[in-house]
Amino acid sequence: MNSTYYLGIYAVYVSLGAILVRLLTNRYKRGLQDIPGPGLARYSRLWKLYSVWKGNQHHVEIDLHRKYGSLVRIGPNHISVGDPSAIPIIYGLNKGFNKTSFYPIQSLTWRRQPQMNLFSTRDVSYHRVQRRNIANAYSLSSLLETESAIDSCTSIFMTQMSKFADKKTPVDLGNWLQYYAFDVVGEVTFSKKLGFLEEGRDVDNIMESIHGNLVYASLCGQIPELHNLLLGNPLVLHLLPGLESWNQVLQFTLKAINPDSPFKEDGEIHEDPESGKDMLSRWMAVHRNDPERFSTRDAIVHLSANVFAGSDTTAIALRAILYLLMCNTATMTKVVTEIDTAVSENRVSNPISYRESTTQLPYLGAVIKEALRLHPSVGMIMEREVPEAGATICGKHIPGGTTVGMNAWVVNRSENTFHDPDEFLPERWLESSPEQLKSMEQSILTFGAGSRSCIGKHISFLEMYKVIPQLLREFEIKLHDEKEWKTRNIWFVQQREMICDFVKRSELLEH
Ligand code: HEM
Repeated sequence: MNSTYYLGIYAVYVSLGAILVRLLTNRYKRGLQDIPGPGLARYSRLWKLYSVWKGNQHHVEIDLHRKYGSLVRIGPNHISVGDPSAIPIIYGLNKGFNKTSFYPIQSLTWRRQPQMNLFSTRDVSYHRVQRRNIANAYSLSSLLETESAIDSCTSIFMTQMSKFADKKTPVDLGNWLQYYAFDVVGEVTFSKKLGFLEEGRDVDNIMESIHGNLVYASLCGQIPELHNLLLGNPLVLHLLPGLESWNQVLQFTLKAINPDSPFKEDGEIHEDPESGKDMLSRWMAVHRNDPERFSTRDAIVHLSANVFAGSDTTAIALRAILYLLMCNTATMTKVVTEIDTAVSENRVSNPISYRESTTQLPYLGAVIKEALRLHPSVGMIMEREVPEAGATICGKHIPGGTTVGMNAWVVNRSENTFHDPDEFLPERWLESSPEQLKSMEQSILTFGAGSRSCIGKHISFLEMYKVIPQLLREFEIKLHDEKEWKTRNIWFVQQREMICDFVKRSELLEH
């Protein structure tokens, strides 16, 4: 036996020893050791990585909280919090709980540098300034100025669905709802239809690219340090440029801004878009006012965030509303009757306006709220880092540096707040007492909470309140062969195979 052999054996023992020490340090981490959870999760992040990989993390976390209570240890340094009363502690303004390194990996690169957007940045002051710069464009009053453009998307959508009804062929409604969401984002962002509804397809395969981004984010986000070895590594991207799917979002955005070459050498946009109501025009106006405070790079980054964050999330919500209605025929009948009555009493126009829908169709409003409660688009904990001094959450002191977070799927189904939490009961939003209602409203995490809550939610509400009544007014929609959809949690809980049969209601009335 030579000395190399003994050295090898020694190295193996030392490595095994180091791993063992690491596992035990994880297991008995001070302040977290007595928080219950799955046994393996205390030792290594691999438990969570595997659990996320299975694509069902939202239901896993619901079950864990029902078994263990408000606090569940889902990783050596990760605590999932299930009690809605903790929302203001973790997500409240100026509480010092910053986003974790799960987020920055969801950034595009420009000129080989990662570019943080509103969603991905961990820099609190950059976030504050940028949010202030762009928030006005997302306000309901600004968005309502684009309502006729949204109507034009709805009109193409109805025409396309009529074709399926005429041919009596089943349609993958889930895909079409995403085409709709994409074209609406195109209208409010760039005053452009992106061609999804006209062509009935995934333009430039951008939906597929975003899907790839989400799979990457959900898995790599469990061990974010790996990002520097994977898509965060310029060498990997140089060798395998096809992997750079975040940049397909950037390319898609640049093409939407200007199909030719949008940029000059210095990064300025060639021609200022005509002053309009879309976000591109509004933000270029902000840039002109103060180029130092808001660069064209900033504008591009935020426009790209719309492309990334705006279509999938809304499509998931639209699918949830329609699917839950199709599975609950009594509720469907009630909502269709409400729409028909409003139409026959001339209380709504054609196409229906947002104001009419939100004021004249209260039952529809309850249906939307309930669907968003039961099937929130985001399906993992929204991670935050506990500030250095630590914090008391659900009566327990959690040390600084711990990753905590809440999953909307868990919180929205809290048994203390919602009776029959797994049931689709829109009536709860109409029949509860004012106190119950207030408590329910405060326990919904579908759009996040606090300073990092969803800035784009009014875009989605405009779509929901306009396209759903329009569809139900014109068509009877049923699940083809009563087949269930398939869902997969890849950070967003996407649904697939929502195949439906469409019949024109005007034809049903004739028979
Ligand atoms: C039903 C539709 C939507 C849902 C359920 C949704 C959900 C969310 C949630 C939960 C967050 C917070 C994430 C976190 O804290 O980790 C968020 C943030 C964000 N959302 Fe949405 N979203 C929707 C639609 C949109 C749309 C249409 C846009 C833009 C076109 C958008 C843009 C953003 C941005 C930019 C942020 C980051 C805000 C910040 O950190 O200041 N979202 N969204």
